[in-house]
Amino acid sequence: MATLAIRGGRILRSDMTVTEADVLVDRETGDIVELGAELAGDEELDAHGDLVMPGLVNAHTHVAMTLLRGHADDKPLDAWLREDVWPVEAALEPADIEAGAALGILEMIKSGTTTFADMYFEIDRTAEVVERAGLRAVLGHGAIAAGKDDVAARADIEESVEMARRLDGAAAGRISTAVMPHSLTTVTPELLELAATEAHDAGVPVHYHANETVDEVDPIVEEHGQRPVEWARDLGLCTEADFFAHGVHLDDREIDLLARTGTGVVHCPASNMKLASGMAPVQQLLDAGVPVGLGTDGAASNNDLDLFDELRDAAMLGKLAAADASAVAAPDAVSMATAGGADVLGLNAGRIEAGAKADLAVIDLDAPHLTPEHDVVSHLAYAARGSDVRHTVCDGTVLMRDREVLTLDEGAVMERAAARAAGLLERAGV
Ligand SMILES: CSC[C@H]1O[C@@H](n2cnc3c(O)ncnc32)[C@H](O)[C@@H]1O
Ligand SMILES: [Zn+2]
Repeated sequence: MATLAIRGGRILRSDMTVTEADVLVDRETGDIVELGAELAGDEELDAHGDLVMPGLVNAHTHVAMTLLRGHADDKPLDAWLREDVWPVEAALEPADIEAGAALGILEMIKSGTTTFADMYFEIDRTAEVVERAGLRAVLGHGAIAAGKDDVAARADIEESVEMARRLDGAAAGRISTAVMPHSLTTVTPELLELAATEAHDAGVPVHYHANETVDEVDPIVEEHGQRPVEWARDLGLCTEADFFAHGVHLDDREIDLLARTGTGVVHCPASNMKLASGMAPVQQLLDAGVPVGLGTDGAASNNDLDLFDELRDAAMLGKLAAADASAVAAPDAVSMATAGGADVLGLNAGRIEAGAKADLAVIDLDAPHLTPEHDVVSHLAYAARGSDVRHTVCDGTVLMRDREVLTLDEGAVMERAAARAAGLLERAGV
């Protein structure tokens, strides 16, 4: 067994207690083997003075949208998509996806994210970058019927199914997949049903956007006489494996249904604030026992992929939404960003314990904004930043050591992404 030992630090356990311990990892299986004192490994990472925490889980993004960062700000969802985003996405080329994904993945490694779930186009190109960069990912081709005839819309869903079947288990198991119809309003009911049947037949989840804005909820209620989550359940989209992004506008019955089915919700607080979509009832979801993870959404509605921002936003916005300062307390926010996200994605990660995946972020606590240290969990939720991450480990492999990313050439990735972004906007004529 080839091993990696992370030595001299304190570890954050899933009950949010912090203890001194080294972490021994099997680099071949990518699993945590043992926690304890004075553990030696073939390779070692120094963590003296640091906190070793589970790698963060970005459970909903569109990673190649980094190319659109700052292109379209200050609009609500529908106008933003139709006027600014979709016209540019129509000009995307596979090389753009590769460049944008590399940029986003670089940003995530640097800020301690070890897993992301991605819905986008040309997913093969994203998968290639994931393979190279060493992260864990749940990937899916985003299928959308809006603007397409029936034949093209069906072909898009079929492409999503084909990709999910083909890529599941790629990158030595670091890639898993989902069938990803875009949303409950941009894909027809027949095709949503097909997506669910085919996904479950293939043994993968369905992932989609739901209950994001009032403008998206109202037409479903008017047309079908049901709330969107009830409608989704009847179409087969609410099994325990399935998960959707946003869940901003949910009523009590929908929350109860999600708790009973075990369907996951990915809370995207920054995107929901920026597009003025609303405040998700996160404390209510947690109280009901709904699995909740955190997501950045794409970089055009955030505008970064630093999950520490989401942690803080989730804790802050959760209090406003509940009109209760005790809502979405620091430990709950940290749990959502780690074990919660991993559970939503069906992964044995997000926890530092023997047998779990060795996906870890080592946080350098020696910084003015993290001093004094009354409560390290409070710091993670309210004060830490992505730039406090010193080492990132995924699947037992060190991806960043002492803030140097080992699997990607940082300068080259940034240069290429900037060039592709400029070319993309030029081709799109904006
Ligand atoms: C079909 S691939 C994914 C598709 O989703 C778009 N998108 C980005 N952010 C959001 C959001 O918050 N709600 C709905 N759709 C979103 C993205 O631009 C792609 O077109
Ligand atoms: Zn999204």
